[in-house]
Formats: sequence, structure tokens, C-alpha cells
Amino acid sequence: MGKSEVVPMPIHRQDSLYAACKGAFNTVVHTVDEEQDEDEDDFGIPDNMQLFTNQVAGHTNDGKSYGMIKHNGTILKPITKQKCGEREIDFYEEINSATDKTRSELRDFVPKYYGKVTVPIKGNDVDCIVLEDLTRYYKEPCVIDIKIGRRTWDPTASYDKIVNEEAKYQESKRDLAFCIPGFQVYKIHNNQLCKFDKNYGKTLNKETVPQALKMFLNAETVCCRSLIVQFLASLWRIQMWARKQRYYHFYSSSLLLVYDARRLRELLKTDDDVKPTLKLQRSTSLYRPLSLAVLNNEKISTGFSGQLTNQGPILRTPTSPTKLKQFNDLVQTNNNNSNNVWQKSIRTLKRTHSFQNDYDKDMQSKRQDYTYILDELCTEQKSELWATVKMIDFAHAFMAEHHEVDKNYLEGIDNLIKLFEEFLVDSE
Ligand SMILES: Nc1ncnc2c1ncn2[C@@H]1O[C@H](COP(=O)(O)OP(=O)(O)OP(=O)(O)O)[C@@H](O)[C@H]1O
Ligand SMILES: O=P(O)(O)O[C@@H]1[C@H](O)[C@H](O)[C@@H](OP(=O)(O)O)[C@H](OP(=O)(O)O)[C@H]1O
Repeated sequence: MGKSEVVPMPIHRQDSLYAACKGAFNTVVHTVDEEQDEDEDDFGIPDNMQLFTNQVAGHTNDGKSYGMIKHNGTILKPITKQKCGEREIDFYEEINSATDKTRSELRDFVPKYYGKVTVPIKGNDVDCIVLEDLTRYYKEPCVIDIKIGRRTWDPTASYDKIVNEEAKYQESKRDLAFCIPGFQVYKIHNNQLCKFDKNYGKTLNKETVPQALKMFLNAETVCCRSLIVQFLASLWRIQMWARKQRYYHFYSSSLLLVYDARRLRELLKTDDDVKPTLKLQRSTSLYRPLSLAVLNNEKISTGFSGQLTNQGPILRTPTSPTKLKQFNDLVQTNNNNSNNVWQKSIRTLKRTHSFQNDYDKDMQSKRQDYTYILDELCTEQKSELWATVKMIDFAHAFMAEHHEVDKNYLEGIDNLIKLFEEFLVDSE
């Protein structure tokens, strides 16, 4: 592995967690300044391709399968299991040509798909799926693979496969309906790249998963609210889609969360960014609508009237016309950029000011709460995104039987969102 080395983890505040990693797991630490020049020759891939070093989970070059390959701003996913490969290609091709709203919308939530190529790897011609590299524009890409669902075996799985899958990540899957097969994080306090593999992920439970997520977020001491809100903005959109879609059931599929630690480092240099001027005041749960937020020491209405009907909370137009105008202008200005997930989230949030929509009521109140935070973040001068969430790995994507909602998938998403929302509340 070139200049990478296996060294004991440094001991920081999360002593127990780091101590658990020390020695027990194959935790690899690179220093950020270190050149990561892998020896491509060892892996027998063409000269114009490289091993994809930002891969945090999935199949690797272990003699039976191959790891991801980096090529020209894309990644190539080698197909070693014919059926899984065909299923994944069929899935991408189907959603790329779909014209219905639900599947067209799904295109926004997955990496861009560029077809299939055959690559000579170690003398074998291997078919590969060509996908957008989600880490491409990030200087210090922090990546976590979160496998969604309690059940990770598909309807065609053999008895052995079921037994095998059920034996893994037991506590995490049972209690949270998701698990963490791997992640990497550029630690901003010591410039080290820390990698955590599936052996580490398999030890996690409902108490340690939040700690691992905080480690991934560089949030052991201070939680960056902008980062969490960016992730939540994407997660909420995926959640809303998963709540209504009845096309697919995903088994062993993941969410890939990616952010740029370089941008986080820049942001944390200024106190204001760590402690945003906007603070929501709330007691415990995000599932209760707020009536007031505090902006620059001034109380402002979040739009919740304090009254509930059997249709849900009654919302009023927020009382800050200036903010609302800025917000409208911003949405208007960015209307052309229809692929910008951030702006789409903002437009969705804007719609939650009205009751004339179809969204679930709890979603309305949650989004209402965060309209102001998103508004503030988007009016920052440097507003381009530096964090994103995409759905990946469709080797086990199946058509939904009887047009049922994919509860297995949805539950994992819901629980992940709850954790992120708790981080946000804790950071106030
Ligand atoms: N579009 C992408 N951009 C960047 N990295 C990606 C992308 N797709 C996958 N990866 C990286 O590759 C890893 C494995 O991806 P994926 O889950 O598709 O592979 P897999 O071999 O089918 O996994 P599994 O063993 O879970 O079936 C991910 O954890 C992630 O680190
Ligand atoms: O997390 P682990 O312990 O690495 O387990 C692997 C994981 O469940 C993969 O999703 C699966 O690949 P598929 O999705 O392609 O089935 C792989 O099966 P495999 O060993 O048969 O490749 C498992 O080994």
C-alpha cells in the first residue's frame, strides 16, 4: 500500500473508542501531507487508471474480487458476480431512461451512471460499471458507507447466505436498522487520515454508532452545524422519496456520506461558524414543532402558531419579511440550477410554509424548524456544497412485490436521520 502504514491510533478525547481501535483493528493512519502513491503495477491495471484510494468498504483486491478503480474523474466498479452486476446495470439503465416522477427523482440521489466498460485487470477482461466519483472535487474527502436495513439478503439468497448475513453487524442492525462497514476521516486537529474497516464496524452497537458518526464528522469536541444541516438536507430528501416510492426494495444497499475536511477546517477557524448566530431554542425532541427561534439575540417566529389540528400543526408565514425576501430571491436566482440538491432542499422547505401540500405532517414541522438555518447558510458568500449523501450499491435492488413501501430501507434512513438531528440539538 505505498507509503501508507499501520500505526497505533492516537489517543484523544474519545479514549475508549480509540483505545478499542488500537491494535485490535486494521486501522490505517496516513498523514494528510503524505503522498499516497500506490504501486499500480502490483494490481495489473492499465497505466491511465489508478486504484481508488477513497474506497472505504465493499469488495477489494483479495484474489477473489477487485476493488474500485479510478479513471478520469469516474470510478469503475468491477463486476465479479454476474447476477449482481447485471442487476446493478439494469437498475441504473432503468432509472436513467425512466420518465415517471418517482424514478426520475431517484436519479438525483445516486451517482451519475456512464455505462459499462471492459478493463484488463491482472490479464483478465473484467466488465466494470462506470460511475461518477463522489469524492472527485474534495481535497480531503471524508467518506462513510452506511449500509441500510436490518435485512441485508435479497429474495434469491441461499440459506447459507442468509445465515452469513444475519451473523454480521448484529447489534447495530437490530437496534438501528443500519450498520457501518467502513469510513475514513481526515482529522482536522492532527492532520491525519484515519480509516476504519468492517471489522471495526462489526463491533459497533447503538451506544457506539453515534460515537463513530461523531468521529466521522470531526465532532468529538465541537459539532459543525453547517455540516450536519447539509447532510440532513440531503437525507430528508431521500427519506421523503423512500416514504412514497413503491418501485424498489433495496437489500444491502448503502448511503455514502462524503464531505471535505478542508472546508470544515476553514470554517472552524472562525468562531462565528462554530457557533452560528442562529440558535434554535428547544427542549428535547425535534418532533415537536417550535414556536420561537433566536436570531441575533432577537426572538423570531418559526411560523408555528402553537395550535394543532388533526391535520397537524397550524403554521403562519414567518414574521421576518427581510429573511423571507432574501430566501425568495435566493431560490429565484438558483432556479436554473435544477440539479443543485441544496437549492432543491430549500425549495422543499419553502413549500412547508403552506399547508397546501401532500407531505407528511411531522416532516413539515421538522423542516419548518430549520428553514432559518438553511436560509442563513445559503446566504453565506461561499455557498457551494462541501457535503453530500448519495444512495449506492444496487447489486441487490429488486422490484417491489405488491407495490409495497420498502420498510426495511426506510427504517434505517429514519434512524440515521434521528441521530443526525440529535447531534444538531446537542450542538445548540
Ligand atoms: N460513486 C462513488 N463515488 C465514490 N466512491 C464510491 C462510489 N461508489 C462506491 N464508492 C466506494 O466504494 C465502496 C464500495 O462500493 P459498493 O458498495 O458499490 O461496492 P460493493 O463491492 O458492491 O460493496 P458490498 O461488498 O457491500 O456489496 C463504497 O464504500 C465507497 O467507499
Ligand atoms: O461485510 P462483509 O463481511 O464483507 O460481507 C460482505 C457483504 O455482505 C457484501 O455485501 C457481500 O457481497 P454481495 O453484496 O455481492 O453479496 C459479500 O459477499 P461475498 O463474500 O459473497 O462477496 C459479503 O462477504
